[in-house]
Amino acid sequence: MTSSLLLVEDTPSLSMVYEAVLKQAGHKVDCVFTARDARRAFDPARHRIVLLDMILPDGNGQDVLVWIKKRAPETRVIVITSNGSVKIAVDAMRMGAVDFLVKPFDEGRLRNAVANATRGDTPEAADLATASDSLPPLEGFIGQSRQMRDIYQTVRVIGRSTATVFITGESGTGKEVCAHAIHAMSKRADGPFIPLNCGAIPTNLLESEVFGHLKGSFTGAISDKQGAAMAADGGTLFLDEICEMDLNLQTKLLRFIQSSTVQPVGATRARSVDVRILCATNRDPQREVQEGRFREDLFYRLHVVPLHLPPLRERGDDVNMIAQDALARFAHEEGKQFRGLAENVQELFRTLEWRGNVRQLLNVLRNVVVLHDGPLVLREMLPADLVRRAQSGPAAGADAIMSEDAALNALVGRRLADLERTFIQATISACDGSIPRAARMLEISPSTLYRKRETWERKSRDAAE
Ligand SMILES: Nc1ncnc2c1ncn2[C@@H]1O[C@H](COP(=O)(O)OP(=O)(O)OP(=O)(O)O)[C@@H](O)[C@H]1O
Repeated sequence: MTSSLLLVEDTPSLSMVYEAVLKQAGHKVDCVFTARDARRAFDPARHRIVLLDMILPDGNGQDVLVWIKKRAPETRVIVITSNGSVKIAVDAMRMGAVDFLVKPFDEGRLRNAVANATRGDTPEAADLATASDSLPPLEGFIGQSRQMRDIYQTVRVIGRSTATVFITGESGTGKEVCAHAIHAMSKRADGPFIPLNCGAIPTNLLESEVFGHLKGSFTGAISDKQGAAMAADGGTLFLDEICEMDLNLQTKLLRFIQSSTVQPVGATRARSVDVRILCATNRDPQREVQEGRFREDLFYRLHVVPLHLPPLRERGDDVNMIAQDALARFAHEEGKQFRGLAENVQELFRTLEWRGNVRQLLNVLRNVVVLHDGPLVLREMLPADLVRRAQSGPAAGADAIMSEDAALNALVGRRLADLERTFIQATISACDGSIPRAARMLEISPSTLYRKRETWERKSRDAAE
C-alpha cells in the first residue's frame, strides 16, 4: 500500500494551503476536517505520519492523539497549535507527538517538520528518548533524576517557541539557570540575555531599571539610562522574583507586554522592542493573585507555559552529583586537596531538607572547603546546625559541634573577604536560603546581599571558565 499523510485541519483554507505545500514536496495527502473523520479515516498501514490540529470542531486533538498512539504507537504525529498555546504542544509531546507547529508557520517549517518525521530524526524523537538516560543535562544543570530529565525535555521543547515562560520553584532550585537554558535553546540565543532581580532593586528605582530613563527626569538622573527591556531587544528579558514588583509597575509591565513598546521614565514617546519574557518567583503566584498582590491579567499574560523546578530534596542522588562537581571546583579555586564525600556525608545529603536547595548545598561545600582540607569531606566538617537538623542518624553529637574558641582559631589567618563571604553564606543557609530574612538578621539591606551574592557567583563562574 502506498503511504500517505493524514492531515486533520478544520479550517478549509488552511487545509488547502498545507495540502498544496505537502503535495509539492512529493507527499500524498488525505484530508479530513473533524475528530470523528480522523478516527474513521486513520489507517495505521497507510498513515505513518499524521498532521493534527489540536482544536477541532467536534473534540480536541489531544484525544485523537491518544487514540492514534494507542492503536499505532509507531505513527508519527505532528501537532498544530495556535499561537500562545505552547503548553498544549508541550503536553502533546509528552503524550507522544514527535513535533509541533505553532500557527502561523511558514511553508519551510511545515516541509521540514514532515521531512524530519519521515526520516525519523526529529529533535523531539531524540528527546523522547530522554526517557533513556542518555540525553545530557542542559547547560548549567547537573542531575539525572526523573524530575530533572522531565525539565530538560520541556526546556528543549519550549526553548524553540517564543512563548512566555513562568518558572516557579523554591529559592535556589535553579530558576535562573533554567531561564538561561531556555534562552540558549531559542532562536534568540545570539541575542542578549538580560536577567533582572526585581527583589534586589529598591521599589523606587525598579521602573527605571526595567524601562530606563532620560537625563533630568528625576533627581539623580544625571544621564540617560537604557533599561533592561531595551537592552534585551532581540533577546530575552528574565524578570526574577517578579512577585516583588509593586502593582503600579505591574500595570506598566502589562502595557509593555501588550504593546511591545518601551517608554523610558521622562520620555514622551514609546519605542518598539522585540523581547521574549521569562519570569520566575519562589512564591505561589496564584496565591499572590488571590491575595491581590499580583495583577490577574498580568499573571495570565505571563503564565503561558508554567515550569516548576522541584526542590533538591525530591531529586534523589542529584544532590551528591552536584556536591561532587562543586567540591572539585571549589577545591581547585581554593588550592585544597578534596577528592570526594565520605559515605555517611552522602547519606546525610540525601536525607536533608535543603530548604535553600542547590544554593544552600553550594554554600555548605564552599564553607567546608574554605575551613578544612581533604581528601574527604567528613561529617564533622559540616556546619553544626546542618547536622543537627538531619533526621537520620545520631544527629549532632556534642563532639561534632566545634567550641566557639576552636571555631575562632580555625578562622585566624584567613582573608577578611573570604570570611565575610563564608559568614554571610552561612547566615543565608541558616535562614533556609531566604535573602530577606538573612538581611534582617545581619541588619543590612537585601539589595546589598543580592549584590554580594551576584558578585561571588560571577567570580566563581569566571574562575571556572
Ligand atoms: N541542577 C543544578 N546543577 C548545578 N548547579 C545548579 C543547579 N541548579 C542550580 N545550580 C546553581 O545553584 C545556584 C542557584 O541557582 P539559581 O540562581 O538559578 O536559583 P534560583 O532558583 O533562581 O534562586 P532564587 O530563587 O534565589 O533567585 C547557582 O549558583 C546555580 O548555578
